[in-house]
Amino acid sequence: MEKVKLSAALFAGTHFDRKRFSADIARFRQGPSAATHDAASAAPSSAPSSEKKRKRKSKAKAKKNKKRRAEGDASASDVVEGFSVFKGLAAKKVGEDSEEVETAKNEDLEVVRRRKRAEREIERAAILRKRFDIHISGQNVPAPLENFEELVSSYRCDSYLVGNLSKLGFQEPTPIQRQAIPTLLSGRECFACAPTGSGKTLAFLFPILMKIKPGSKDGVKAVILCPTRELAAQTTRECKKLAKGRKFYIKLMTKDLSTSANFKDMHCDILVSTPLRLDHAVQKRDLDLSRVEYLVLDESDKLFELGFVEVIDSIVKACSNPSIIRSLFSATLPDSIEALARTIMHDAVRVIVGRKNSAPSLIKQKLIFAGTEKGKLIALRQSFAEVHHDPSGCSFLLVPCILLFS
Ligand SMILES: Nc1ncnc2c1ncn2[C@@H]1O[C@H](COP(=O)(O)OP(=O)(O)OP(=O)(O)O)[C@@H](O)[C@H]1O
Repeated sequence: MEKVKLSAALFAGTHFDRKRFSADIARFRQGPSAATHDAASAAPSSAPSSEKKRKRKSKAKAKKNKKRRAEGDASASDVVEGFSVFKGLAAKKVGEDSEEVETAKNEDLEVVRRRKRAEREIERAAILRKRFDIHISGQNVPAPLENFEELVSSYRCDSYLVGNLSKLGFQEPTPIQRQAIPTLLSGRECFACAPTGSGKTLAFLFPILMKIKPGSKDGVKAVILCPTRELAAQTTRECKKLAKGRKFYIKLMTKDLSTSANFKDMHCDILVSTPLRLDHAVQKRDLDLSRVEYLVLDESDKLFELGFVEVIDSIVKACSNPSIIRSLFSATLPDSIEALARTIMHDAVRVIVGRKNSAPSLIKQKLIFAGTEKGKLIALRQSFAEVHHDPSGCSFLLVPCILLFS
């Protein structure tokens, strides 16, 4: 009994075939002596029983073989079944292959379609540039705008901004706006050169108003540098008009502000300034420009001509945000200035409307001999009257330019 328990403990977790070993179990139940005794006493009469046992064994063996054969058959059918499964797999694979071919074909078609779309886009951009006399240089320059509505559909511009444009009477973008706005909106730095009065101010203000958040209290987000106080004041006015409807903090750097403002507590999103005033505020009043996202040098030719190179350099350094977008807007772009600017700009796009450094082609020029001093005034009046009666004279681009000689 003890042994049975022990073996039970030893084989715990394994299956012990009690049926098969029932005779042995019975013998062990009677104790070892009984077992030997049994064996000894049973010896003479064991012959017939062993014969029986042998027969039983061979019968069991035959049964086992039959079972194994049956199992063999079953596994054979498994194989067949497996084969058919395999065949199914093969069929499926053929299906998948054709599906793959189909997908590859579709992908090829998609690639072709995309390539064609890109080609059409390039062609459309080239036609627009030709039509508006826009010349560009740089890699992957965004396509020019066809109209202001595109700013909403393609650049997710807030509709209030486009609404303000139409309230200001701006129906169509000017050539510089067509190319410079998408360039800046795509995060590219740019040199923009277009004639006087061609709408450059809007070209740099619009992307700034679109991209920065109004009313942020964590520092200046855009800096616009102008060569003169008058131009700075005019740009501030334009900016406020365009931003109407949103609470942007737009500040003009006046003398007072630059010398006595507490810039740490001042809320300012867009700061318009002349170089000296801004540099003074940075150096002497701790104006922090490290969060500036847009830096515009307006009328950059004049900025550099007026000898502000070092001051501008110091301001550029103060605008230390690594993801800053810098741009230069100017009526002329002398090579020396472009070379200087290229040292601080990354992957900049150059946009030129008309011929570089030339007078605007849309401005009519006339040479009139007025005779006397009085005659100058008469000729000037006549000229304005002509513009007034000219059907295209309402365009802001058509400005009479007269050289009067007496
Ligand atoms: N898309 C437009 N449609 C009609 N008028 C416009 C448009 N964009 C700007 N203007 C107007 O054209 C005038 C000249 O624009 P702006 O002063 O921006 O020109 P500019 O190129 O900056 O000139 P400058 O070189 O003298 O600074 C402004 O009165 C402005 O309001």
